[in-house]
Amino acid sequence: MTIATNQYAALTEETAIALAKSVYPFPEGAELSSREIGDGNLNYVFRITDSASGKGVIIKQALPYAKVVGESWPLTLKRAETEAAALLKHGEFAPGLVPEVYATDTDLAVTVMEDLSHLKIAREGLIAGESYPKLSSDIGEYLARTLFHTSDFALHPFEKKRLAAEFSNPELCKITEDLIFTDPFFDRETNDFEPQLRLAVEAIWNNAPLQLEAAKLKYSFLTEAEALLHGDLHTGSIFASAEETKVIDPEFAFYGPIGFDVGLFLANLIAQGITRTGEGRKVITDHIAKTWETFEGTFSALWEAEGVEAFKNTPGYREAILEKVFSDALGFAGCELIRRTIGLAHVKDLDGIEEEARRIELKKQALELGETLILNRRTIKDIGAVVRLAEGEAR
Ligand SMILES: Nc1ncnc2c1ncn2[C@@H]1O[C@H](COP(=O)(O)OP(=O)(O)O)[C@@H](O)[C@H]1O
Ligand SMILES: CSC[C@H]1O[C@H](OP(=O)(O)O)[C@H](O)[C@@H]1O
Repeated sequence: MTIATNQYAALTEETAIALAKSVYPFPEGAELSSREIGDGNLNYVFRITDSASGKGVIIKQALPYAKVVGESWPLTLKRAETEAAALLKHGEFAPGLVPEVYATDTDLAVTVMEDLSHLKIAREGLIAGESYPKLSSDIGEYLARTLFHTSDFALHPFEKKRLAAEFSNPELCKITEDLIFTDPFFDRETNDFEPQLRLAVEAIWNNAPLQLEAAKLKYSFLTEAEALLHGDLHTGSIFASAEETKVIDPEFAFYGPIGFDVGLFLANLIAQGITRTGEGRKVITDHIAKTWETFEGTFSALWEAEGVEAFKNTPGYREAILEKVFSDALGFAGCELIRRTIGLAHVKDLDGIEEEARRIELKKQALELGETLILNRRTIKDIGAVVRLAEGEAR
């Protein structure tokens, strides 16, 4: 459904109620309450609830700037349209793993969607020690289904290029190019780290082989239009419970290298694993292994059953593609670990550790792991070797 408006105005808790009523079949006379609950870096999120049933909808609205910085950082409103279109496109291939979209409006830059408040943001739940047994198999499925079905392995080349044009997302990509692939590798104002990390950070800025590999990874992100990515698949973009997993917030969606989505999710698991010991860490390393194994298995099955590429039965071709995705994913994971430790946008997993000496020590481990993944991504042969790194064998 499309809402008929023609002018942008920032919603308030009151106007969000009026909008919700106009697009969602609340019962006659329902008493609706409204609250802005957004805790992300960029947008407003309103939860509109029918107090009688406790049921409601979510209205996400883009602001003409990045919320975390303010009006001095203007940002396209088109990101709301991109997010809604990506939720719908990915929902075609991974039904049940993304929220339902009820309505959109390009002028207002809003998406009205399913309220997932019965679930918890996976990052918060994992920090609290909750276990999500389905998390990695669901995300492995989500990755394989969305990435395979939007790639040249599944689509006619005209349709693939039409989608790549539709999902051109230069402003949001520029944020990633700067914040993940550039700024953390140089002495830039956006970087943010404790003084105790300065030596380790300067070692990154002066590490010529690492800089070269980061440059190659950035180039891959800039140029390789392999599939429609989520574009920001961290554990804060995933709602979870013991039974369900839903991926939200694909406003960074664009045609990019398949390994980017895989790598970001793995990096955020690794960041959580670093904070744990013993059995707790093993739960996370099991998720790391299961994510890749499910991705690889599902992608391969889809290739066999639904692949359209003329070379699909050429011996070794599928394996070569998956090897590329794997090494790309490790490199991107390394960049994500480094930027989440010293860049502009951190993760609560590490920043939330109150004891200073421990926090600094774990952040140094995150930086070391990031460097190892970037530098050794082509010689790390399988996910078992990644698990051993995340288990701390080499630390
Ligand atoms: N569909 C939803 N159901 C319930 N809460 C949601 C939903 N979408 C977002 N939220 C809440 O809003 C927060 C910010 O949403 P997110 O899409 O990550 O915004 P941003 O783009 O600003 O990062 C989430 O962490 C979650 O608490
Ligand atoms: C100024 S944007 C920083 C950072 O925020 C985005 O994440 P989210 O919208 O989920 O909070 C994205 O990771 C950007 O790199």
